[in-house]
Amino acid sequence: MAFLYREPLERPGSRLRELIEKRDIIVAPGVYNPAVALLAERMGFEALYLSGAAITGSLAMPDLGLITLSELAKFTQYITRVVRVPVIVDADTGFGEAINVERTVRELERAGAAAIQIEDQVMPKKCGHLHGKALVSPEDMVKKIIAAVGAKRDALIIARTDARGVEGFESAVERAQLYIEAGADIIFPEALTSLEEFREFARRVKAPLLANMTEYGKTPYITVDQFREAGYKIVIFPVTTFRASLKASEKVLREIIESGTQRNILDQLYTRAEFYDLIGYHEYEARDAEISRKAEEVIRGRQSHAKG
Ligand SMILES: C[C@](O)(C(=O)O)[C@H](CC(=O)O)C(=O)O
Repeated sequence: MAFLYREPLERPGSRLRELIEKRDIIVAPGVYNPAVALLAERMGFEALYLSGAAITGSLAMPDLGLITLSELAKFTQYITRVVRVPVIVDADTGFGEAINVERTVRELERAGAAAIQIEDQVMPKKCGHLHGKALVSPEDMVKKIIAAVGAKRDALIIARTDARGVEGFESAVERAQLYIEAGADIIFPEALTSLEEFREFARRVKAPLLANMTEYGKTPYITVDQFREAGYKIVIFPVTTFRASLKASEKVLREIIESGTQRNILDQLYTRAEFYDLIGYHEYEARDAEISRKAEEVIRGRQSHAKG
C-alpha cells in the first residue's frame, strides 16, 4: 500500500523486543533511503538498520560523524513513515555527551526509531573496521547509556563497543558487561575477528547481541545460521544495499557511455511497472479520481440547489 495511506507502526521498540523474544534471529539489512527500505520490507525482512555509513555515503561523505542529529532524524522519519517494520537507527556516538544523548534519544524516538545505537568511540568516530580508532572512558560511555535509558520511552538502547580493535577482546567483554549494568538493552560488539570470538563473547556477555556482518572489514564472512548458533539475536548487513546500488549505477552509466543506449540492459533495470507497484503509484491516481468525483458531486449539488 502507498505509504501515504498507511498507519505508522505503533510502539516500534516493543515490536522489536517482541521479535527478539519470538525469533531465533533477526536479519536487518542496511537501508539508506525510503525506497530501499520499502523494498526490503516487501521482501520479508522484519527489521531494518539505518546505517550511518550508508546514509553519509549517499550524501557522498565519509562515516566520520559528519552528519547532524537533525539530518539523521529526518532520514529516520522518511524511512519510518514508509515501512511498518522496526527500524534500528545508528546514532554514532550519540551527538555529544550524556546530556546531549538525552535529546538525541528523544528526537530519534519521535522520528520513529525502534532502537537507537550509541558507540564508545571519541569524535571524529570512524568505521569500526578501520585502524586508528580511539575510545571514550568506560565511565563516559556509562553516562551516555544512563542518559539514553532515562530518556527513552519505548525504544531499545543498543550499546556498541569498539574496544576489540583498540584495547582487545577482554576489554570488549568487560565494557559490554558494564554497559548492561548501565541499562543497555542490546550489546553490539564491533569488529570481532573470528566466529570463535563471536561465540566466546556470547558465552560471557548475557544480553541480546547484535552482530555486524559488513563487507571488506575485520570480521570474516559468517552466515546468519552461524550467528544464530553462536547466540546472536540480530545480524545487520549495514552497507550492502548501498554498495550494490553504486555498483549497479556504475554499470549502467558505463553502458550509456559506451553504447549510447540503455536498450541492451533493460533487463537489469527496475521497470516502470515494478517501480510504480513498489511505491503504490496507482493508489495515488485512484485517490485523486475519488477526490474529483466528490468535487463533482459538490458542484452538481450546488447547481441543482440554485436551479431549484
Ligand atoms: C555499522 C556501521 O557503523 C554503519 O554505519 O553502518 C559501519 C559499517 C561499515 O562501515 O562497514 C561500521 O562502523 O561497522
